[in-house]
Amino acid sequence: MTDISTRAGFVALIGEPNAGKSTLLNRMVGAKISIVTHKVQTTRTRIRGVAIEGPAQIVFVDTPGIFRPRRRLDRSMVKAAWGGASDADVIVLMIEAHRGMTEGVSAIIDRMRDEMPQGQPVALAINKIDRVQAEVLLALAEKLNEAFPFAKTFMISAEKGYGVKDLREWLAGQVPEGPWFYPEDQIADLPMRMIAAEMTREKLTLRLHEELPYQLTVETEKWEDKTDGSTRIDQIVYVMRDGHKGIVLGNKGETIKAIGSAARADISEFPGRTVHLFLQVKVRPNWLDEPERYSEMGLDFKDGD
Ligand SMILES: Nc1nc2c(ncn2[C@@H]2O[C@H](COP(=O)(O)OP(=O)(O)OP(=O)(O)O)[C@@H](O)[C@H]2O)c(=O)[nH]1
Repeated sequence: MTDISTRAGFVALIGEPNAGKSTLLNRMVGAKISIVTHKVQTTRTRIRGVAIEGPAQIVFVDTPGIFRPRRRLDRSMVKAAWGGASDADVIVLMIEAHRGMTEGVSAIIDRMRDEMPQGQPVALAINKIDRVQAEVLLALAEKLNEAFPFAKTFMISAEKGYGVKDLREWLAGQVPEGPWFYPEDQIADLPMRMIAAEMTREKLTLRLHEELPYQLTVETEKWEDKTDGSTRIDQIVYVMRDGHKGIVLGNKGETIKAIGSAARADISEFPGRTVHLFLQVKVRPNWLDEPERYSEMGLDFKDGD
């Protein structure tokens, strides 16, 4: 028994598209769990990874890039992003050093001031400091801190790893005392499952973004390393409506087949084994609005948890 009490909580990373959220997450959790992409607006609110720092378990909620809504669809994504942020115990606003206080950043700050009455601590993470001079950085930090009462400011480079440890340690101290959400052995194989789900989702998005933008989610149900050196992976593609199912399947199942083989090719690079990927499409309405925070994490809570 140890008398150090454990801590656990949710941290929402918010920021404009391309701020570097995925890159930071990859560093924080020590494994490549979400696909860093140059394409914008590919992420949605969900659990991206779990970091352990001393007695603390930090569960990162990644959010879609928060940006000014242009189309109706974008608005629902923004809503989802704020949903994730307001549920979190701690918020980290990530901005790009070389872009500074953009219109988008000001808009996020305005909304944080107006719409987040819970009073969670908000940290400012100025990212990509490798791209600017120190004086520029200090002036920017000052300006942002005048605009919003940040609990703390971090100057980081997610890509190079500068300042990331400090941020993680600070977060560990901010999350509330309490039992861990995930047993340690479940975290170990989490990244691979998540990478695999993310890869399939990416293929789906690439292929179907016009018909079904942001309306699907992928979970890895089963991951079985077989003794013959191959790996069987079962994933479920969740869609929101019955009608969407047909779109994902395609005529005679050819769409899902094409997506499956593209995803399989990417996924097999990771374990370095032959991968057999099985995709199933299911309808799960309203996953965007599900009230329970745990249900859409793509993580399994075993019976009794
Ligand atoms: N120079 C520099 N580039 C960085 C740094 N961190 C991230 N990047 C780059 O910025 C780009 C965007 O990074 P992502 O991590 O995909 O950004 P994101 O915020 O997750 O983007 P969305 O998923 O679109 O919201 C990538 O090309 C990264 O390599 C950094 O510290 N320095």
